[in-house]
Amino acid sequence: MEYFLQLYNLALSTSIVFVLFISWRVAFRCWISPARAYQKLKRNGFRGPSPTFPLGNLMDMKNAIKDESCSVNSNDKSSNIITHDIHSTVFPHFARWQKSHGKVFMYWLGTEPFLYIAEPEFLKQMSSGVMGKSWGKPRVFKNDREPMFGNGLVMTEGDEWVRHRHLITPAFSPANLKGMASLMVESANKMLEKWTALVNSGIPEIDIEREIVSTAGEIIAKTSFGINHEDGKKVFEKLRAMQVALFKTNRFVGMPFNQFIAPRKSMEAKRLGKEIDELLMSIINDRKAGVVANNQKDLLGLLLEGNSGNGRTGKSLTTRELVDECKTFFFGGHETTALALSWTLLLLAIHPEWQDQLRDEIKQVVGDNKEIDATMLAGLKKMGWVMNEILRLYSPAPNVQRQALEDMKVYDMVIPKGTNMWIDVVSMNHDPTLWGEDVNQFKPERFQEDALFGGCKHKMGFLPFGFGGRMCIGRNLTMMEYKIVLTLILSKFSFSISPSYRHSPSFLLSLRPSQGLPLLVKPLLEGQ
Ligand code: HEM
Repeated sequence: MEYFLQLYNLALSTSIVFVLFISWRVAFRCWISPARAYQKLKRNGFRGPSPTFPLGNLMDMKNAIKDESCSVNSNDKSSNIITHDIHSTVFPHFARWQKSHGKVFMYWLGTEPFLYIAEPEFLKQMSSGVMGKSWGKPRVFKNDREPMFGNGLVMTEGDEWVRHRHLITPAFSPANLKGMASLMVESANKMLEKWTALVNSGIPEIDIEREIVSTAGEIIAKTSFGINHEDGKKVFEKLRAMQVALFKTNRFVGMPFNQFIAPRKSMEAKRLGKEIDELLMSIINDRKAGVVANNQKDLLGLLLEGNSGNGRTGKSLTTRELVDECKTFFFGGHETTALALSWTLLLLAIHPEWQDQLRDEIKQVVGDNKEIDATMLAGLKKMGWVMNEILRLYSPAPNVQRQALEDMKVYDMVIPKGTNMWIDVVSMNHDPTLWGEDVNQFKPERFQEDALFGGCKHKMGFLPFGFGGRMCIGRNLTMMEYKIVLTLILSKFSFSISPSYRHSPSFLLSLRPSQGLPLLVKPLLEGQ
């Protein structure tokens, strides 16, 4: 009896110690540590909306978004005015906070401090002299993004990032990308045949965003790892399913222990991630072993070629790393490009005069050629202005994120190591002090004289592809795909806006038309 009593007491005291330990950990993680960091940032001169831990400013953000969507919905019933002045719709919380705290301030995503920046000069001061390898990516997003990107280029940091970037960069050279044009033409033509069939069967209204996202997904899968092989097709389908699963789990980022909030979806994403990894592994191993010839000019083929002959860094990517890069290209590359194209078609539907101008340019530069080569793409100048103007007004990547891997000094303030940064691209792209009073008008010609910055008063004010050493590696691929797909579309169809279109740009990882993008599509007559 005595023995059992002792055992009971021991179990009880162990449980009490365990509960106390867990409570301490929770209290430390949710309140003590963030409160200390908050005080430190305050001492360093950073101000912003007051947080309450453990949620930080999440509730304020949620409420601002809710208020905004209510006001959009009530306006929606009476009218559907399309305004390009979208900052307060896309980031209502930041627009509100800017009014009281300016263009640089601190806010809290749960227990994680974020430095908000919409001021190009501050960004310039902050980043001057900082090497690509000294920037991290916010750790708080890593858990959610791991199934998508693994340890691919988007996620790596420090010397590992340098190694990956060196090994991958050559695959994206214009000379290597040339071979991918035919893959893009093939997928775009398949989409256009479907549109022709739809229009011929009496359905002139097409959800452009859905169509283009699907085509761009096919293009990026073909250009990344090939989908002619059965396993490639399966990877493509599973990657898309994973995207849906992840999309539903991404809402509680920053809140401690958020991984336990939507466990079913997280588990599903993890399961799909494992299956995708296995399929990609087998594709890579088959190519390495020569079971399937590695003569495909896709990015994986180019990376494998680079791996065998590379002497530049003395290192190569492992099979595991190649798997992660294939996933990274897929997730980093298809929605962004698809959204740039989708927003373009909306703006061209509103501005038929620009449809005509681009068609004239296509006739002059491409003519009746079936193949579109690099020289023709470079000759499509006006199309380049239109692309830049879309990336400005509706940037598919509406923010750039970073994390300070070491203390950083800006003016007389120190940004402590570990601080996350949220650079608000939408705000800078719609700032009249940078672009002038016509900032919210669609004017592609602003890029005529200044093809890179469109006359923006500050060179860090236009960052559609990010900045510094970590700038988007896929931008040449995107430009090529954008021009090829748009050329083919404009050569076959004209567009006008559908009465059912509701203008609702929203931040859903990228900047999307949250209620779809229905347009009325009309085949061009011979000679048009
Ligand atoms: C309109 C299309 C695109 C936009 C707007 C875009 C935008 C961006 C932005 C803003 C960044 C972050 C840069 C930074 O932190 O400074 C980035 C990085 C990256 N993008 Fe893109 N991107 C596009 C297309 C693509 C494509 C087609 C691919 C690949 C096939 C791609 C792959 C990547 C990768 C791997 C990174 C990480 C680079 C690094 O950290 O070194 N992107 N992109």
